[in-house]
Amino acid sequence: MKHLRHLNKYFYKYKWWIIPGIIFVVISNIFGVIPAQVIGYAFDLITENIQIYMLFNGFNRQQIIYDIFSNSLLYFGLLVIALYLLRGLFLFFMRQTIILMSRHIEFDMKNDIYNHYQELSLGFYRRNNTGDLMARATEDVNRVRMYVGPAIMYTANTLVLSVLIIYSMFDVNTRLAIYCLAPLPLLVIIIYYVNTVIFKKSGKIQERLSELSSFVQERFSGIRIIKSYVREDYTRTMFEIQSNEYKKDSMSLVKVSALFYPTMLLLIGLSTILTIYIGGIQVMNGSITAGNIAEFIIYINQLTFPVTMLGWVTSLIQRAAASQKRINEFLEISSDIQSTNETEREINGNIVFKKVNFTYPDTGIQALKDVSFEINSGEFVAIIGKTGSGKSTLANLIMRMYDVEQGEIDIDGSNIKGLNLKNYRSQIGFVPQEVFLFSDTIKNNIAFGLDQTTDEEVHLAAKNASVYSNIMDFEERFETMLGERGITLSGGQKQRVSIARALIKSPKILIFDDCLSAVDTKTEEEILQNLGKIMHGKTSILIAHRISTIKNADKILVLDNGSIIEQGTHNELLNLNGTYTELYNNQLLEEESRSI
Ligand SMILES: Nc1ncnc2c1ncn2[C@@H]1O[C@H](COP(=O)(O)OP(=O)(O)OP(=O)(O)O)[C@@H](O)[C@H]1O
Repeated sequence: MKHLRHLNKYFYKYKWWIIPGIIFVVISNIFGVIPAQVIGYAFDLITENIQIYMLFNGFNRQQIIYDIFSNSLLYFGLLVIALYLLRGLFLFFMRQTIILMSRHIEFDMKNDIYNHYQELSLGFYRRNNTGDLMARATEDVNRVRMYVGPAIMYTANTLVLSVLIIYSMFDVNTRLAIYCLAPLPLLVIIIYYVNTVIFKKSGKIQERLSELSSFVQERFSGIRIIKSYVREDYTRTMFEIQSNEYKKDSMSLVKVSALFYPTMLLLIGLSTILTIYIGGIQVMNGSITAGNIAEFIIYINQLTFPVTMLGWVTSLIQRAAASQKRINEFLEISSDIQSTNETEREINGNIVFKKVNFTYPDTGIQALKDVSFEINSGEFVAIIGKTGSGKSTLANLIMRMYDVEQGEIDIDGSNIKGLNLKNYRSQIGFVPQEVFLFSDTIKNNIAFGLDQTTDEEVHLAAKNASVYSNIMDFEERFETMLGERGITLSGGQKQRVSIARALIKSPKILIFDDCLSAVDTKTEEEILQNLGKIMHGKTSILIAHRISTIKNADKILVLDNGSIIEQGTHNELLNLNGTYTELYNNQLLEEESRSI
């Protein structure tokens, strides 16, 4: 329950919704209890008037008595209708305040969680899977909403109604009230017990359902593999097994729920029988009237609903507490990367690594060892090395996706940790190794990094990334939708759209992480030429595997197993006759053998 304390700030924010809401609960219940008294009164009136009517049998006055009697009955009928209408009106106000407040809180919570997620570092996203992140921001928030809305509303309703009814019952007759209420504690215990069972079973069903949907989602994403390996039958059997588990759990829940209502009706029936029996005796004794019995029967029936709700509300609160605990776990995590400086400034693009060591915290893999180098502003620097040698890690550290473990990275002479991170990153253009495009138009994908762009800027970026003519070949050109709802670009086209997205920013530092691998050599040359023009005077870092791509670089860093083993220009490195030369010769040999 302590986890739900986190919600107090929202209750405070929406206090002018919840306070009137509770007042409406009280008023609506008052209008709900009064009709029972009116009906009881009307009942007594009927019995008395029938007797009087009989007394005047054969007299002219009998008709007058009949008229008075029927008019007063009509009056009571109208009064009951008016009272119920008023109750309805206040119930409407109650829902309009409390349930509406819960929707506002849900909205605020989703925004808070989303904003917090965005602040967290890449390390956090490595440790937690996307499904879990999504579940906490949607399903868990929804469960908490059920607490801040319906659970609170029904708890208030149950409390107020029970107090009013029990008070009214004792006010009429203590003995009858005790007999009438006697089966209720048993009812509460049974409902509580059954609800706990239902709660556990539905939790299990929920888990099964999410397993089933992850299974289906994954299999349909990988449908190409399933078809090419002809594993359709096997996959169907797997699906059937999981589906069957879900069915079994659902059926066991149905059994429990099926028992629930008959038991409840049995106990309510018992209360009614006791009321009529004990009440009948009391009427004969003359201590109560027949109208009181009618009043009591209405009270019992009115209590049924709130008592049933009691169990449901308890399980809602339990669920909400569990969900809020999960939400809090993530909200309490603060980003490993902190940026306290608010000053914005333009960078020149001078990058210095001083004895940088870096180990990925989640895997413990040491990706960089004692790395030192300097990139002057405006330089075109290439990084080459075997797979897993630490090239992408280096790019990640330049963007401060992670903080170094030992050593220091300086940008324009000051430690990267002291920079305003958002302002710094906004001046970097990054093209990742694994291209990611949003399910949106090509235009919006290219313009992604900027708040405002013109069509000319988008077209120019596409031209510089050598993807313009491809885009113009599509029927809807730059308005072409990508992703699940649109067309699928080829690997090379995707890479170039991703390059255009970085170029449109006119970044001060441009980082290409092996993003020319799916482009043919001619297009690659074209892109590099454009890059030379755009990035003139700005820093460019190019991670590549092909020496042909990088031989014109001002500086080449050769990485091996997390360390820089050679650095210099193409010619300087060839003169060293080391790893770079070996790589160069191998690639020359490969090209020659391909051309034969
Ligand atoms: N996010 C990560 N979390 C944990 N370990 C990682 C992560 N990214 C990379 N590694 C590990 O760090 C090492 C260096 O990886 P990195 O991606 O920097 O290599 P790379 O030179 O870019 O390789 P490639 O050329 O194949 O892209 C590898 O051993 C890799 O397994």
